[in-house]
Amino acid sequence: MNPTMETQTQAPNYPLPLDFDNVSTLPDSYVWSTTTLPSDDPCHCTINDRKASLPIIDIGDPSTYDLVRLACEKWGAFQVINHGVPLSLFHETEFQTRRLFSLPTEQKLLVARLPSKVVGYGSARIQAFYTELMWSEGFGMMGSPVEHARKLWPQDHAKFCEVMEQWQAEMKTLCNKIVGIMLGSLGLTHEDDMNWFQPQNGSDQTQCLFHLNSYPVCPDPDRAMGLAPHTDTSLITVVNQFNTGGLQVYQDGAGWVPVEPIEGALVVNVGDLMQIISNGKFKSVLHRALVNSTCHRLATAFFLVPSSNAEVSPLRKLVDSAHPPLYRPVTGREYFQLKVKLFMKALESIRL
Ligand SMILES: C=C1C[C@]23C[C@@]1(O)CC[C@H]2[C@@]12CCC[C@@](C)(C(=O)O1)[C@H]2[C@@H]3C(=O)O
Ligand SMILES: O=C(O)CCC(=O)C(=O)O
Ligand SMILES: [Fe+2]
Repeated sequence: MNPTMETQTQAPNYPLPLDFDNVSTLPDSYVWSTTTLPSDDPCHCTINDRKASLPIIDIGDPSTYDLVRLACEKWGAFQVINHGVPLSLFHETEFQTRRLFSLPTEQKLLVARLPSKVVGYGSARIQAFYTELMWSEGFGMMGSPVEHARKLWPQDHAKFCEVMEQWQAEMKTLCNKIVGIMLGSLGLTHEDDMNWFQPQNGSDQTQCLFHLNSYPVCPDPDRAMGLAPHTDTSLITVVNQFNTGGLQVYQDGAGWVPVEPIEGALVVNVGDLMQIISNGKFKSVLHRALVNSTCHRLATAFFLVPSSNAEVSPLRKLVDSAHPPLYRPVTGREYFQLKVKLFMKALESIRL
Protein backbone atom coordinates (compact mmCIF):
# COMPACT_ATOMS: atom_id res chain seq x y z
CA MET A 1 0.00 0.00 0.00
CA ASN A 2 1.23 3.45 -0.80
CA PRO A 3 2.68 5.14 2.29
CA THR A 4 1.61 8.64 1.35
CA MET A 5 -2.06 7.81 0.96
CA GLU A 6 -2.09 5.46 3.89
CA THR A 7 -0.24 7.81 6.23
CA GLN A 8 -0.55 11.46 5.40
CA THR A 9 1.81 13.71 7.27
CA GLN A 10 0.87 16.68 9.42
CA ALA A 11 -2.69 15.46 9.71
CA PRO A 12 -4.64 17.33 12.35
CA ASN A 13 -6.88 15.61 14.84
CA TYR A 14 -10.45 14.99 13.81
CA PRO A 15 -13.42 14.79 16.15
CA LEU A 16 -15.16 11.43 16.08
CA PRO A 17 -18.63 11.38 14.53
CA LEU A 18 -21.58 11.91 16.85
CA ASP A 19 -23.74 9.07 18.14
CA PHE A 20 -26.44 10.32 15.73
CA ASP A 21 -29.15 7.86 16.81
CA ASN A 22 -29.28 9.35 20.28
CA VAL A 23 -29.75 13.00 19.35
CA SER A 24 -33.16 14.59 18.94
CA THR A 25 -32.20 18.24 18.53
CA LEU A 26 -29.31 19.69 16.55
CA PRO A 27 -26.47 20.43 18.99
CA ASP A 28 -25.06 23.98 18.76
CA SER A 29 -21.73 22.71 17.47
CA TYR A 30 -23.58 21.36 14.39
CA VAL A 31 -25.38 24.60 13.53
CA TRP A 32 -24.07 26.16 10.30
CA SER A 33 -25.11 29.77 10.13
CA THR A 34 -24.17 32.05 7.28
CA THR A 35 -22.69 34.50 9.76
CA THR A 36 -20.06 31.99 10.83
CA LEU A 37 -18.96 31.32 7.25
CA PRO A 38 -16.23 33.46 5.72
CA SER A 39 -17.85 36.32 3.79
CA ASP A 40 -16.47 35.11 0.45
CA ASP A 41 -17.77 31.61 0.98
CA PRO A 42 -20.18 30.57 -1.75
CA CYS A 43 -22.50 29.11 0.89
CA HIS A 44 -23.88 32.63 0.92
CA CYS A 45 -25.17 32.27 -2.61
CA THR A 46 -28.52 30.83 -3.40
CA ILE A 47 -29.61 29.13 -6.56
CA ASN A 48 -30.89 31.82 -8.88
CA ASP A 49 -30.88 29.94 -12.16
CA ARG A 50 -33.36 27.15 -11.62
CA LYS A 51 -32.95 25.94 -15.18
CA ALA A 52 -29.29 25.06 -14.62
CA SER A 53 -28.74 21.35 -14.20
CA LEU A 54 -25.74 19.09 -14.34
CA PRO A 55 -25.33 17.39 -17.76
CA ILE A 56 -26.39 13.74 -17.94
CA ILE A 57 -24.15 11.87 -20.38
CA ASP A 58 -24.69 8.47 -21.96
CA ILE A 59 -21.14 7.18 -22.28
CA GLY A 60 -22.21 4.56 -24.79
CA ASP A 61 -23.03 7.38 -27.23
CA PRO A 62 -20.55 8.48 -29.96
CA SER A 63 -21.09 12.19 -29.21
CA THR A 64 -19.75 11.58 -25.70
CA TYR A 65 -16.37 13.20 -26.27
CA ASP A 66 -17.75 16.67 -26.99
CA LEU A 67 -20.35 16.44 -24.23
CA VAL A 68 -17.74 15.37 -21.70
CA ARG A 69 -15.38 18.18 -22.71
CA LEU A 70 -18.13 20.78 -22.45
CA ALA A 71 -19.30 19.45 -19.08
CA CYS A 72 -15.75 19.43 -17.68
CA GLU A 73 -15.10 22.97 -18.91
CA LYS A 74 -18.38 24.44 -17.75
CA TRP A 75 -19.29 22.43 -14.67
CA GLY A 76 -16.30 20.31 -13.65
CA ALA A 77 -18.81 17.50 -13.22
CA PHE A 78 -21.50 15.46 -14.98
CA GLN A 79 -23.75 12.48 -14.41
CA VAL A 80 -23.06 9.33 -16.37
CA ILE A 81 -25.59 6.74 -17.49
CA ASN A 82 -25.22 3.59 -19.62
CA HIS A 83 -21.88 2.93 -17.90
CA GLY A 84 -22.29 -0.82 -17.67
CA VAL A 85 -22.18 -1.19 -13.86
CA PRO A 86 -25.00 -3.63 -13.02
CA LEU A 87 -27.93 -2.23 -11.03
CA SER A 88 -27.81 -5.36 -8.84
CA LEU A 89 -24.33 -4.28 -7.68
CA PHE A 90 -25.69 -0.82 -6.78
CA HIS A 91 -28.28 -2.54 -4.60
CA GLU A 92 -25.77 -4.88 -2.96
CA THR A 93 -23.38 -2.00 -2.29
CA GLU A 94 -26.19 0.04 -0.75
CA PHE A 95 -27.23 -2.90 1.42
CA GLN A 96 -23.69 -3.48 2.71
CA THR A 97 -23.10 0.25 3.26
CA ARG A 98 -26.29 0.51 5.31
CA ARG A 99 -25.29 -2.60 7.22
CA LEU A 100 -22.00 -0.97 8.23
CA PHE A 101 -23.43 2.37 9.32
CA SER A 102 -26.31 0.70 11.20
CA LEU A 103 -23.85 -0.88 13.62
CA PRO A 104 -23.79 0.59 17.13
CA THR A 105 -21.36 3.50 17.48
CA GLU A 106 -19.06 1.67 19.88
CA GLN A 107 -18.65 -1.13 17.32
CA LYS A 108 -17.88 1.28 14.46
CA LEU A 109 -15.27 2.88 16.69
CA LEU A 110 -13.41 -0.45 16.80
CA VAL A 111 -12.19 0.51 13.32
CA ALA A 112 -11.80 4.25 13.95
CA ARG A 113 -9.58 6.00 11.42
CA LEU A 114 -6.30 7.13 12.97
CA PRO A 115 -5.74 10.89 12.49
CA SER A 116 -2.89 10.35 10.05
CA LYS A 117 -4.68 7.67 7.98
CA VAL A 118 -7.25 7.60 5.21
CA VAL A 119 -8.75 4.16 5.94
CA GLY A 120 -11.27 3.32 8.64
CA TYR A 121 -14.32 4.91 10.28
CA GLY A 122 -14.58 8.57 11.21
CA SER A 123 -15.45 12.08 10.16
CA ALA A 124 -14.21 13.50 6.86
CA ARG A 125 -10.70 14.99 6.85
CA ILE A 126 -12.02 18.37 5.68
CA GLN A 127 -13.66 18.76 9.10
CA ALA A 128 -10.30 20.16 10.22
CA PHE A 129 -10.91 23.28 8.10
CA TYR A 130 -14.35 24.12 9.47
CA THR A 131 -15.37 25.19 12.93
CA GLU A 132 -18.90 23.81 12.75
CA LEU A 133 -19.26 20.04 12.77
CA MET A 134 -20.65 18.07 9.85
CA TRP A 135 -23.67 15.80 10.11
CA SER A 136 -22.00 12.76 8.57
CA GLU A 137 -19.73 9.79 9.13
CA GLY A 138 -17.51 7.91 6.71
CA PHE A 139 -15.55 4.74 6.15
CA GLY A 140 -12.45 4.72 3.93
CA MET A 141 -10.88 1.74 2.16
CA MET A 142 -7.99 1.09 -0.18
CA GLY A 143 -8.57 -2.27 -1.83
CA SER A 144 -9.69 -5.06 0.48
CA PRO A 145 -11.39 -3.88 3.69
CA VAL A 146 -10.91 -7.31 5.27
CA GLU A 147 -8.82 -6.20 8.27
CA HIS A 148 -11.46 -3.75 9.40
CA ALA A 149 -14.43 -5.88 8.36
CA ARG A 150 -13.15 -8.79 10.45
CA LYS A 151 -13.26 -6.56 13.54
CA LEU A 152 -16.81 -5.38 12.73
CA TRP A 153 -18.24 -8.81 11.90
CA PRO A 154 -15.84 -11.52 13.16
CA GLN A 155 -17.97 -14.33 11.69
CA ASP A 156 -19.68 -12.61 8.83
CA HIS A 157 -17.52 -10.22 6.83
CA ALA A 158 -17.00 -12.14 3.58
CA LYS A 159 -19.99 -10.70 1.73
CA PHE A 160 -19.17 -7.11 2.74
CA CYS A 161 -15.61 -7.53 1.44
CA GLU A 162 -16.74 -9.23 -1.75
CA VAL A 163 -19.21 -6.46 -2.61
CA MET A 164 -16.79 -3.64 -1.74
CA GLU A 165 -14.05 -5.19 -3.85
CA GLN A 166 -16.44 -5.72 -6.77
CA TRP A 167 -17.60 -2.12 -6.61
CA GLN A 168 -14.00 -0.86 -6.53
CA ALA A 169 -13.08 -3.03 -9.52
CA GLU A 170 -16.03 -1.62 -11.51
CA MET A 171 -15.14 1.93 -10.49
CA LYS A 172 -11.49 1.52 -11.49
CA THR A 173 -12.47 0.28 -14.97
CA LEU A 174 -14.98 3.11 -15.32
CA CYS A 175 -12.47 5.75 -14.15
CA ASN A 176 -9.93 4.60 -16.72
CA LYS A 177 -12.56 4.80 -19.41
CA ILE A 178 -13.73 8.25 -18.33
CA VAL A 179 -10.21 9.71 -18.00
CA GLY A 180 -9.51 8.31 -21.49
CA ILE A 181 -12.60 10.10 -22.82
CA MET A 182 -11.74 13.33 -20.98
CA LEU A 183 -8.18 13.49 -22.32
CA GLY A 184 -9.25 12.16 -25.71
CA SER A 185 -11.73 15.05 -25.89
CA LEU A 186 -8.74 17.41 -25.58
CA GLY A 187 -7.06 15.73 -28.56
CA LEU A 188 -4.69 13.49 -26.61
CA THR A 189 -4.07 9.90 -27.67
CA HIS A 190 -2.70 6.82 -25.92
CA GLU A 191 0.58 7.19 -27.79
CA ASP A 192 1.42 10.47 -26.16
CA ASP A 193 0.47 12.02 -22.89
CA MET A 194 -2.01 9.51 -21.59
CA ASN A 195 0.52 6.75 -20.97
CA TRP A 196 1.41 7.64 -17.45
CA PHE A 197 -1.86 6.54 -15.92
CA GLN A 198 -3.17 3.94 -18.32
CA PRO A 199 -2.81 0.42 -16.92
CA GLN A 200 -2.69 -1.24 -20.38
CA ASN A 201 0.98 -0.49 -20.89
CA GLY A 202 2.02 -1.73 -17.47
CA SER A 203 2.81 1.70 -16.04
CA ASP A 204 -0.31 2.50 -14.07
CA GLN A 205 0.67 5.27 -11.71
CA THR A 206 -2.69 5.67 -10.11
CA GLN A 207 -4.17 4.35 -6.92
CA CYS A 208 -7.66 4.47 -5.53
CA LEU A 209 -9.40 5.46 -2.35
CA PHE A 210 -12.94 4.26 -1.80
CA HIS A 211 -15.14 6.06 0.71
CA LEU A 212 -18.58 5.20 2.07
CA ASN A 213 -20.49 8.22 3.36
CA SER A 214 -23.46 8.25 5.71
CA TYR A 215 -25.75 11.20 6.42
CA PRO A 216 -28.16 10.14 9.19
CA VAL A 217 -31.66 11.61 9.43
CA CYS A 218 -31.19 15.12 10.81
CA PRO A 219 -33.57 16.88 13.26
CA ASP A 220 -32.86 20.32 11.74
CA PRO A 221 -31.49 19.88 8.20
CA ASP A 222 -31.78 23.56 7.18
CA ARG A 223 -29.18 24.52 9.75
CA ALA A 224 -26.90 21.50 9.30
CA MET A 225 -24.24 20.51 6.78
CA GLY A 226 -23.56 16.93 5.63
CA LEU A 227 -20.25 17.45 3.88
CA ALA A 228 -18.89 20.99 3.73
CA PRO A 229 -17.86 22.71 0.46
CA HIS A 230 -14.67 21.30 -1.01
CA THR A 231 -12.99 20.24 -4.22
CA ASP A 232 -11.68 16.69 -4.46
CA THR A 233 -7.97 15.89 -4.21
CA SER A 234 -8.17 13.47 -7.11
CA LEU A 235 -7.89 13.21 -10.88
CA ILE A 236 -11.56 12.32 -10.93
CA THR A 237 -14.03 11.07 -8.34
CA VAL A 238 -17.03 8.86 -9.11
CA VAL A 239 -19.87 9.46 -6.65
CA ASN A 240 -22.90 7.25 -6.24
CA GLN A 241 -25.67 9.00 -4.33
CA PHE A 242 -27.92 5.91 -4.37
CA ASN A 243 -30.85 7.79 -5.86
CA THR A 244 -31.12 10.16 -2.86
CA GLY A 245 -30.58 13.87 -3.48
CA GLY A 246 -28.30 15.98 -1.30
CA LEU A 247 -25.23 16.48 -3.46
CA GLN A 248 -24.88 20.02 -4.82
CA VAL A 249 -22.34 21.51 -7.20
CA TYR A 250 -21.38 25.15 -7.29
CA GLN A 251 -21.41 27.01 -10.56
CA ASP A 252 -20.51 30.67 -11.06
CA GLY A 253 -23.67 32.58 -11.86
CA ALA A 254 -25.97 29.75 -10.81
CA GLY A 255 -24.86 29.21 -7.21
CA TRP A 256 -25.46 25.83 -5.59
CA VAL A 257 -27.14 23.46 -8.03
CA PRO A 258 -28.66 20.20 -6.73
CA VAL A 259 -27.56 17.05 -8.54
CA GLU A 260 -30.77 15.32 -9.55
CA PRO A 261 -30.96 11.80 -8.10
CA ILE A 262 -31.27 9.23 -10.90
CA GLU A 263 -31.47 5.50 -10.27
CA GLY A 264 -28.27 3.84 -11.49
CA ALA A 265 -26.54 7.08 -12.52
CA LEU A 266 -23.08 8.02 -11.28
CA VAL A 267 -21.68 11.51 -10.74
CA VAL A 268 -18.21 12.27 -12.05
CA ASN A 269 -16.29 15.13 -10.40
CA VAL A 270 -13.23 16.72 -11.95
CA GLY A 271 -10.64 16.82 -9.16
CA ASP A 272 -7.77 19.24 -8.52
CA LEU A 273 -5.21 16.99 -10.22
CA MET A 274 -7.22 16.83 -13.44
CA GLN A 275 -7.34 20.62 -13.37
CA ILE A 276 -3.53 20.58 -13.22
CA ILE A 277 -2.90 18.01 -15.99
CA SER A 278 -5.48 19.63 -18.27
CA ASN A 279 -3.64 22.94 -17.71
CA GLY A 280 -6.76 24.54 -16.30
CA LYS A 281 -9.04 23.52 -19.19
CA PHE A 282 -11.10 21.35 -16.86
CA LYS A 283 -12.17 22.87 -13.55
CA SER A 284 -12.25 20.95 -10.30
CA VAL A 285 -15.79 21.32 -9.03
CA LEU A 286 -16.72 22.84 -5.69
CA HIS A 287 -19.41 20.65 -4.14
CA ARG A 288 -21.10 19.82 -0.85
CA ALA A 289 -23.71 17.42 0.52
CA LEU A 290 -26.82 18.48 2.43
CA VAL A 291 -28.87 16.37 4.81
CA ASN A 292 -32.58 15.78 5.29
CA SER A 293 -35.08 15.00 8.02
CA THR A 294 -36.71 11.96 6.49
CA CYS A 295 -34.20 9.48 5.20
CA HIS A 296 -30.75 8.27 6.06
CA ARG A 297 -28.74 9.25 2.98
CA LEU A 298 -25.86 7.07 1.85
CA ALA A 299 -23.29 7.75 -0.83
CA THR A 300 -20.03 6.29 -2.08
CA ALA A 301 -17.07 8.16 -3.53
CA PHE A 302 -14.28 6.50 -5.51
CA PHE A 303 -11.20 8.73 -5.81
CA LEU A 304 -8.74 8.08 -8.63
CA VAL A 305 -5.46 9.59 -7.46
CA PRO A 306 -1.88 9.52 -8.76
CA SER A 307 0.58 7.46 -6.77
CA SER A 308 2.80 9.45 -4.47
CA ASN A 309 5.82 9.44 -6.79
CA ALA A 310 3.93 10.21 -9.99
CA GLU A 311 4.76 13.61 -11.39
CA VAL A 312 1.66 15.67 -11.97
CA SER A 313 2.04 18.61 -14.34
CA PRO A 314 0.19 20.15 -17.27
CA LEU A 315 0.33 17.57 -20.10
CA ARG A 316 2.97 18.49 -22.69
CA LYS A 317 0.59 18.48 -25.63
CA LEU A 318 -1.60 21.09 -23.97
CA VAL A 319 1.22 23.53 -23.46
CA ASP A 320 2.73 25.82 -26.09
CA SER A 321 3.75 29.45 -26.36
CA ALA A 322 0.12 30.52 -26.61
CA HIS A 323 -0.82 28.28 -23.66
CA PRO A 324 1.98 28.41 -21.10
CA PRO A 325 1.81 25.97 -18.17
CA LEU A 326 -0.45 27.29 -15.43
CA TYR A 327 0.88 25.02 -12.69
CA ARG A 328 4.34 23.91 -11.64
CA PRO A 329 5.01 20.15 -11.50
CA VAL A 330 4.23 18.42 -8.21
CA THR A 331 4.39 14.81 -7.12
CA GLY A 332 1.22 13.17 -5.88
CA ARG A 333 2.78 13.16 -2.41
CA GLU A 334 3.50 16.88 -2.49
CA TYR A 335 0.01 17.78 -3.59
CA PHE A 336 -1.68 15.62 -0.91
CA GLN A 337 0.47 17.37 1.68
CA LEU A 338 -0.35 20.80 0.29
CA LYS A 339 -4.07 20.00 0.43
CA VAL A 340 -3.79 18.84 4.05
CA LYS A 341 -2.07 22.12 4.90
CA LEU A 342 -3.77 24.66 2.63
CA PHE A 343 -7.11 23.06 1.69
CA MET A 344 -8.84 25.33 -0.88
CA LYS A 345 -5.65 27.36 -1.41
CA ALA A 346 -3.57 24.34 -2.51
CA LEU A 347 -4.11 24.80 -6.28
CA GLU A 348 -3.40 28.49 -6.08
CA SER A 349 -0.14 27.76 -4.24
CA ILE A 350 1.35 25.91 -7.25
CA ARG A 351 0.06 28.35 -9.87
CA LEU A 352 2.83 29.82 -12.05
C1 LIG B 1 -7.31 11.21 -1.76
C2 LIG B 1 -7.93 11.96 -0.88
C3 LIG B 1 -9.28 12.53 -1.11
C4 LIG B 1 -9.63 13.07 0.28
C5 LIG B 1 -8.30 13.55 0.77
C6 LIG B 1 -7.43 12.36 0.47
O1 LIG B 1 -6.08 12.66 0.43
C7 LIG B 1 -7.78 11.28 1.53
C8 LIG B 1 -9.20 11.49 2.16
C9 LIG B 1 -10.21 11.90 1.11
C10 LIG B 1 -11.54 12.39 1.63
C11 LIG B 1 -12.62 11.31 1.74
C12 LIG B 1 -13.92 11.95 2.29
C13 LIG B 1 -14.29 13.28 1.64
C14 LIG B 1 -13.02 14.18 1.52
C15 LIG B 1 -13.39 15.57 1.04
C16 LIG B 1 -12.30 14.17 2.85
O2 LIG B 1 -12.46 14.95 3.76
O3 LIG B 1 -11.41 13.12 2.88
C17 LIG B 1 -11.98 13.47 0.67
C18 LIG B 1 -10.67 14.18 0.39
C19 LIG B 1 -10.60 15.13 -0.79
O4 LIG B 1 -11.17 14.86 -1.87
O5 LIG B 1 -9.90 16.13 -0.65
O1 LIG C 1 -21.92 12.28 -0.41
C1 LIG C 1 -21.92 12.88 -1.47
O2 LIG C 1 -22.88 12.99 -2.19
C2 LIG C 1 -20.65 13.57 -1.90
C3 LIG C 1 -19.41 12.90 -1.40
C4 LIG C 1 -18.18 13.69 -1.66
O3 LIG C 1 -18.18 14.77 -2.19
C5 LIG C 1 -16.90 13.14 -1.21
O4 LIG C 1 -16.90 12.07 -0.55
O5 LIG C 1 -15.86 13.76 -1.51
FE1 LIG D 1 -16.11 15.38 -2.73
